[in-house]
Amino acid sequence: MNIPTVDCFAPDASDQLRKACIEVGFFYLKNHGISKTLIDAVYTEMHHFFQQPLTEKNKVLANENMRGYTPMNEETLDPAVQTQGDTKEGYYICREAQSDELHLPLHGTNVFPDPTKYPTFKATTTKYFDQMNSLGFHVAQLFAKAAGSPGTFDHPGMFDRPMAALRLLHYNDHVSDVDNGVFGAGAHSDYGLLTLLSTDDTPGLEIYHNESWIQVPPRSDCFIVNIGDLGGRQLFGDNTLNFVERWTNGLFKSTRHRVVNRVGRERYSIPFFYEPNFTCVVKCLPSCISPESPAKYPPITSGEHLLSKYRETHDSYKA
Ligand SMILES: O=C(O)CCC(=O)C(=O)O
Ligand SMILES: [Fe+2]
Repeated sequence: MNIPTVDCFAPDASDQLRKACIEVGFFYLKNHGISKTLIDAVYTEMHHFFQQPLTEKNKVLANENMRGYTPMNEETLDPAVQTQGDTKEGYYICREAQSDELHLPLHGTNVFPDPTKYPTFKATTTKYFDQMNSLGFHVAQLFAKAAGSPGTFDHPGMFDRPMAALRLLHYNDHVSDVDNGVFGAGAHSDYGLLTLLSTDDTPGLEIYHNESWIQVPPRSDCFIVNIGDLGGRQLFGDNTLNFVERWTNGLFKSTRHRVVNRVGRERYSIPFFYEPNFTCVVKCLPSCISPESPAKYPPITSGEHLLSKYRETHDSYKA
């Protein structure tokens, strides 16, 4: 099975995206316009930061707004199956909240490592975040068009204050043990609308497609994009608790995926999670409802949904 490729700014990009999201729920995004120089600079910052001793990294531990450092094994993406936390550590950088948003959960200011030790960390990651935020909106617009509702996401209250999170991830060299519940990242579907992922050249990502796990080879010229629960339909056997289908009434797939370390090498990756405003009510797009296919799920606010997911999977997130 080949993972489809979507050409980001091609005239028929939304048709390509529609096909990919109906059939696979994952695609490579090419010609996305983010320079390799900038992406490489983010990896350089990550290498530098994660190499530091734990005492240094713990100085910027993730706060209640999920910004900052999350230690090795802190997250367990598939609690029902895993016998230990994911063999990865991370660093969250999110959109800076405006003053009238500070009362909302998950809204706050970012934390950055000591600028005397990491002089370019903030500028580099912020620049990358800003460019990914614009790209995220473009892909969200393609998504709306692909679902038959062009322009819907342009309305005020939808994506003008997006829940957007950049996550720097470092997997250690611990070889996974699938049969005994040890994973780089346990199987999960993403929580929000879409994820734009950059990875280094170490393989590890696998997606659940047609009842088997398929490897997604790294491609340095592309982001790997997938649709989350808010955008699609979660497809995995009996895991009905997590079955959330919202905007497309089940048309698009929210595909389960995991990271399995089969090569015993460290791995770095950078997912960018792009979700609607915290207060945005996510309900089925009119174009995805018909008398024969009425809306299957009640509306939910984007924020409520995200909070419930963080509580399930992060030791440090109990708010
Ligand atoms: O590191 C990867 O390749 C995937 C990470 C992932 O799925 C996630 O953070 O949601
Ligand atoms: Fe994921």
